[in-house]
Amino acid sequence: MAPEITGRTRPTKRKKHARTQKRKRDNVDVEKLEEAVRELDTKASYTSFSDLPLSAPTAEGLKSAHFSSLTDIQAKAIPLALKGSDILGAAKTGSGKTLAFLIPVLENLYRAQCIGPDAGLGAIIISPTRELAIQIFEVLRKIGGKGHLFAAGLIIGGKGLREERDALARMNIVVCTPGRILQHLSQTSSFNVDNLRMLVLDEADRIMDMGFKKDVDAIIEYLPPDRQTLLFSATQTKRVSDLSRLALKEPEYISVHEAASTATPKTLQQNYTITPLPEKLDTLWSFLQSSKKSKILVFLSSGKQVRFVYESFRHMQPGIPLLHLHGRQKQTARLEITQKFSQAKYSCLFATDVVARGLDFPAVDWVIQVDCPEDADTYIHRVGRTARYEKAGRAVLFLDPNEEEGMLRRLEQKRVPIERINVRSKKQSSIKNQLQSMCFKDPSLKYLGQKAFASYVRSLHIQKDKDVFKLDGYPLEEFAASLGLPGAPRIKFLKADAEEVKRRKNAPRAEMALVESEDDTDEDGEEKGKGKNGVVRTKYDRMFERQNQDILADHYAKMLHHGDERDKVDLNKLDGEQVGDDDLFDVKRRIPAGEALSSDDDEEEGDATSLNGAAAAPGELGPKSITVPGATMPLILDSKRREKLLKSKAKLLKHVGGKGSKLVFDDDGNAHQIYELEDEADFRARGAADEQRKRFLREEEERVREADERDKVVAKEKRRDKREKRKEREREEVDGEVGGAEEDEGEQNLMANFAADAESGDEEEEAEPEPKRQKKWFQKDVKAEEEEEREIGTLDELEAEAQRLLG
Ligand SMILES: Nc1ncnc2c1ncn2[C@@H]1O[C@H](COP(=O)(O)OP(=O)(O)OP(=O)(O)O)[C@@H](O)[C@H]1O
Repeated sequence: MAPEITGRTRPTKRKKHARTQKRKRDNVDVEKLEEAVRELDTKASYTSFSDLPLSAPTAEGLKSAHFSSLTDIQAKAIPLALKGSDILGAAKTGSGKTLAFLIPVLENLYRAQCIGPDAGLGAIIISPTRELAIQIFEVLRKIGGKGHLFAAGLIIGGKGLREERDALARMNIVVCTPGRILQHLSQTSSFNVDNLRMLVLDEADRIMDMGFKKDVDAIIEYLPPDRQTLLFSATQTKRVSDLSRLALKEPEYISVHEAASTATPKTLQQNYTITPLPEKLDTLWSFLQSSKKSKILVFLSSGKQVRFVYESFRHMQPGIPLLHLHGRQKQTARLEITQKFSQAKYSCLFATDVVARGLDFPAVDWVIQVDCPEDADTYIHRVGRTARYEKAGRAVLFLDPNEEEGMLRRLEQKRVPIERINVRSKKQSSIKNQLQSMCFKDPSLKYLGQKAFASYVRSLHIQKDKDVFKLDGYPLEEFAASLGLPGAPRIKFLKADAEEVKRRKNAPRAEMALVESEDDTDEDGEEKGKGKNGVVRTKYDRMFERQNQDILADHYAKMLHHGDERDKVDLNKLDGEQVGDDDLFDVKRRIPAGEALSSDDDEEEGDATSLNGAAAAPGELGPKSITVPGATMPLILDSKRREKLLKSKAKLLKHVGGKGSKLVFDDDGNAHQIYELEDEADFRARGAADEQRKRFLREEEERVREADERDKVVAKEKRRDKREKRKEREREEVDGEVGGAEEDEGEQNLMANFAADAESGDEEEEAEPEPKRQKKWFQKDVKAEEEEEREIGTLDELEAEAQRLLG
């Protein structure tokens, strides 16, 4: 086989001739093989590869890779697969499932002579992650690379579409991720899958899961129904829905560990320790301190957690090389890290579930699960990164007391043997103070901590297994403090339906396989503002995702630096609102009093100043400041909302620092306080106090009498107007009745009633409320009417009237 990723040089004439000769030999071989496969007894127990009817190139490849004896899954699956059966294969982690499907792929295509560019695509092998696809491709190359003439390739994104498209046209075997192969199936018209014979899904349960559901269903639509399908996973089930979705034909279910007492390798020692959430990092740090000569894989729930733990631990120099891996890293970085960890003797890799499945890191001593896995299947895959193929390994799960009962129940249901261990208190050290001081000194670390906190809490929120993850039960304030944060950032939870929760739950892992969309968009310049699942990301999100894997981008660091300085200024010089720790993205622009140019008293037209206090050119865009009379500091107009707010006099009073005072203006327009104390000398000059009082009363009586007469005249005029209007109305009604239509009768009667009502209440003030008038209409209270008709004129009359009523 001549596997290739992309772009293969055209074979020379000599090579072509050699190939033709080889094919002739192979034809003879193929006939013999076909017969041997037909006679193969699938019930027999085979122990060695040499027991199986395999082609010479495959046998040679296996030999050179030092594979001689069959593992259980290989012994059961390969004979059936050679005979063309569809297979659902389940076997523990590290038990050799990769060869269990790769050998049948090579052999079945070989016997069908599906070889060379003209033969077309014979097999598609789908993996949920790029790393796993690469690993599968490497194994394929190892066993088939020397003797076979197949053209094989990797289609996982990260390369230009056109480059992959050209290579695809010549391929016989493709190892791919779901998103990328679907992209080719739907966009590459020359991509012909009519000759496809085999479809393989590694980590099939994962690929059939919600995160890939749509892609897989769409891929199946493109493929010919007459094909062989092989599904493998350590947690494979015979879910009927999967069988029908993939149109499997009488599939053979091979589960080599179903009868076993445990679902995990026997050579794996599994423990859990009760570690309250706020102590997790202390325990992890203490563990690393006591295991420096080990290869350790640490699982955390999100990329943000990974970044924070990696960055903070790195600064504390733990004495063991640290690495970190998550789905948001660039492909090249991810590959480099995977290789480094594979080759390392002692190292600690902080990772998300991106490496939970399938990856075959050699000689991992410990798998530490700092964050509880979402379910027992994920647990099984995570711990399966150690104790592979009969080697020993250890796994420790950190459980918050809140998670203990639920998670242990789930593990028991899946036949996972796990025992409790306690952390030796002597060995346990606290890094809380160190983290706090690091976060205090380094805003970028604090920012990462806040993001890590938020992503962890959100991940708890969207966990579907509420028996295990009860958000209310976690001590979140203490957890924030344990990350070195001065307080727990506020988290917004988006409402999500069950499907959405599932999709998000799957997102971190789905991202791995679909990450080409992210990388491609970088290269092709498409959809730059969008992340996976169409979520819009800000410039700063992107900065963190791409440029700040290790050290923050300059621009962002500057922003943080400035933000920090502003905080200091605020605290030192302003007594206004402070920027709280929750104000993660809230950059408030303020300047200290005295630095801004003050304007004239006109509060609406403050001089334009730049942030550092220098005057801005006319028309220049920038924040304006205004100085409010009496205010302790100039106020910055840096947004329309703020400007509007500041222009409100009532609001401004807040800044002036006192309450408003009411003034009255005299005829000359001079302002006076409402209560002004007169000068005593002036008062005495006007005569004796008693005299003045009497004079004042007389003047006031006169004033009231005049006002009273004016009011009386106005009231009479109103009554006359009213009477005239009523008569006018009555005249109209009479006219209407004479020539009126019958259908208006009711209405006219009603109107007449109201007219009568109006008449009876004639002497009342026009503004008298109607119900009262109506009441009178029915009550016919004559005495009251008479009383009301009595006209009350002057103040004296009013007083006399009051006396009469009282007495
Ligand atoms: N027949 C064999 N003889 C010796 N070693 C083998 C054999 N088959 C597989 N191995 C080795 O066992 C290890 C695990 O194999 P593989 O990665 O295929 O496991 P797996 O069952 O796919 O695990 P996982 O479920 O984690 O994906 C590999 O290092 C592989 O080289």
